[in-house]
Amino acid sequence: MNNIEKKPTWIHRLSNAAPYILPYLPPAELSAVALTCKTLHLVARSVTVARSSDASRNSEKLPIPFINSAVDGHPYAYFIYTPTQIISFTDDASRRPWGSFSDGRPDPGLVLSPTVNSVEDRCLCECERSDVDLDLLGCPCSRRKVPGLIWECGSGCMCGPGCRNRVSQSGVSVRLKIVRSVRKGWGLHADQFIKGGEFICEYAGELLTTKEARKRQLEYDKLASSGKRTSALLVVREHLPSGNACMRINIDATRIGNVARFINHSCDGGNLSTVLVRSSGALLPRVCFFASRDILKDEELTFSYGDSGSNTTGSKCFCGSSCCSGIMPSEHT
Ligand SMILES: C[S@@+](CC[C@H](N)C(=O)[O-])C[C@H]1O[C@@H](n2cnc3c(N)ncnc32)[C@H](O)[C@@H]1O
Repeated sequence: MNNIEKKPTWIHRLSNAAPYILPYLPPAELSAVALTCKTLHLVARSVTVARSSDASRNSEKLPIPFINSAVDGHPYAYFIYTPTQIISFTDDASRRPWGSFSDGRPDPGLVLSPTVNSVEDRCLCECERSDVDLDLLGCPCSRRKVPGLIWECGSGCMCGPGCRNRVSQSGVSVRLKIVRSVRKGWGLHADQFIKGGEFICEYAGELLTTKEARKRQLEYDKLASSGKRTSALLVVREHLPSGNACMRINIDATRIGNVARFINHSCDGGNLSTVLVRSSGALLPRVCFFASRDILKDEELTFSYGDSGSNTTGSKCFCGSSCCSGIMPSEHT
């Protein structure tokens, strides 16, 4: 073999580097690159297959595929997956890989680290025992009954991850799929029968300051009015025990989020209930979805985005419920 044959050609170098570079590209750039040569076409196709076969990119226990791209040829929706809420990124998140073997998860240092309670505060329950009712075990966390709020054990407790009072901390455990429809775009659907009361998923995304949330909402409204992009900015208010104070939580799942960003609105309240979950040792509550009734396989999962009375954007609602107001609610950020 002579020297020239031993040296890798530019084609070899390109095919070696492409699997590492192409997952960083957003869809439009990926398709442009795919048109340049056969090698890049093959790599781009495998990135697209990875993206569309599991929106969570192995972050959840079960894959969550995109279905029915036949509606408009979009095989997936592009965003960075985070299984739990994170502090907002300041760098350009659109340049993080998506659909590669490198998982592209946020820097763990940015995930909210729970504060650890003092030893006296720690829950000493035996919640890991499956033979006894949680209330009988005397779990102080599960007995903390606050309307509209669930209290789970957490890092401030002595019990371990097998504890039964950590229902919303195990990630998505039911089979779900993301289905494209003509009028509402992507929507989250059940891919199995789900019993009423079962935990579905957290609403995960970037935790924003109110100032940043207002700024982004203006941007999103502008994009939505030109039909360019849908957004997933959720504002939740927690009434504090004092009764005269309210804490506001802004979660933006538009660019970085989890499957909850695909849940569409229904004027009749849908089949999901939104619950704030606090866990012992964690600084902030998390917003979680539970099935508000039994849900059949293939049914779409929906909840109410709020009251549409004060909407000024005028976007049409296609929830199809008998009490549909015809107009989508708009959050006043
Ligand atoms: C959180 S996203 C839900 C996922 C979205 N359908 C998508 O394709 O990414 C919210 C957006 O979905 C659309 N949407 C949600 N519910 C809808 C409904 N009932 N009727 C029409 N559009 C809806 C609106 O464009 C809204 O801004």
